[in-house]
Amino acid sequence: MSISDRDLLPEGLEDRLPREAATTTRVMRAIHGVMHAHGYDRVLPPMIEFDETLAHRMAGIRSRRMFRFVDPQSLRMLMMRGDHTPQISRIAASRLAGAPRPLRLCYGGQVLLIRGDGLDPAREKLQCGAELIGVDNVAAASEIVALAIEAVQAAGATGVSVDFTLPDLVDVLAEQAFPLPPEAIEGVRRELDTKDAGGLVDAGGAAYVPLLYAAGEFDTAIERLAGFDAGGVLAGRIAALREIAARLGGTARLTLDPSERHGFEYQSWFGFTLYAEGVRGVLGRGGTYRIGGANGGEVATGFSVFPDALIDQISGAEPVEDSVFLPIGHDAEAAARLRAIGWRTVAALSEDDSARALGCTHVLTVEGPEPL
Ligand SMILES: N[C@@H](Cc1c[nH]c[nH+]1)C(=O)O
Repeated sequence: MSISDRDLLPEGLEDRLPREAATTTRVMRAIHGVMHAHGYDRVLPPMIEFDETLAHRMAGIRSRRMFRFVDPQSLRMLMMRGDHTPQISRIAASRLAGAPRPLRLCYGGQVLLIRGDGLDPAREKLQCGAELIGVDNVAAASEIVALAIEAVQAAGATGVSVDFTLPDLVDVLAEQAFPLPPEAIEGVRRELDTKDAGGLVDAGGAAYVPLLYAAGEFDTAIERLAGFDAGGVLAGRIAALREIAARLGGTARLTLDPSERHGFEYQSWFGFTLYAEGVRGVLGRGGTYRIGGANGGEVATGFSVFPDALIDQISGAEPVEDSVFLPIGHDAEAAARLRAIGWRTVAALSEDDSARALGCTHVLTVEGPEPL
């Protein structure tokens, strides 16, 4: 192997070589197959858009994480996409504003961030997912979580678990049940994120400490959350989470961490994170949100899967496909017939080409493909 300095890639960016690329193709096809089967239509937004079009689409988007530069042609600020969801929202709010609701759209492609996330140094990621536009109720949330589980299982994930959260929990509680001065809200959120009971008390959020213990296995955690919700402000959300969990009917292990906000930039009452056995980090994430717009916007529910870590996990077992070596002077029609029934062929370009060296498993003879 000879890689010189001139061949290096910037930190956090990498190539996918044939075996992993083959797994990638298979995984994306499986995920898109599931979304397509459930009535989601694929859209293909561009890699780059005007900065202001994306950055303000939903409240909470952290545009500083995204690559931005001035377009030498229009002299306007452009942004590379770091997430498809704001782009799908733009499409739904503009070109597909007149399409019937609920609108089901899906997508798949690369996203790019300036810096990796926590322990994950990757700056470019595959992201695919689905958005259900015009609804953010229990029925929508149940459909989206079930779809996300089915999609990652079709892609090869096993031991899937779903962690539910209530992304706007602190805002809701701070409003009346456990009032916080506006300047304390950020500190309470931060201490809940770090799950530090002492810090939470110091930040003025003593009333919020029980939330740290309402996390874990869904059935017990939701009981604890219900016990905590003395004033009843969370009753609707708790009932909704119970109903979503019941509708999933054992397709995945369920947990609850009501104050988890990591990665939830714009989600509203409902959020979830997907994990799978043996897959490093977060496999997917989703929830309900509000698309901003001139006339108050529109609600939506969706999910995104980041299949790279799953691909890393399963590509080692990617089967080597059979392929038939076609010697110089072979019967071209016979080769075409083989391809038509699913064979893969590799044609010799000179007498020097070797079937074995080119990784072929068969060679075409007058009798048909013969194993090597
Ligand atoms: N796009 C979000 C997940 C999501 C999709 N729809 C709603 N939420 C993310 O990547 O974190």
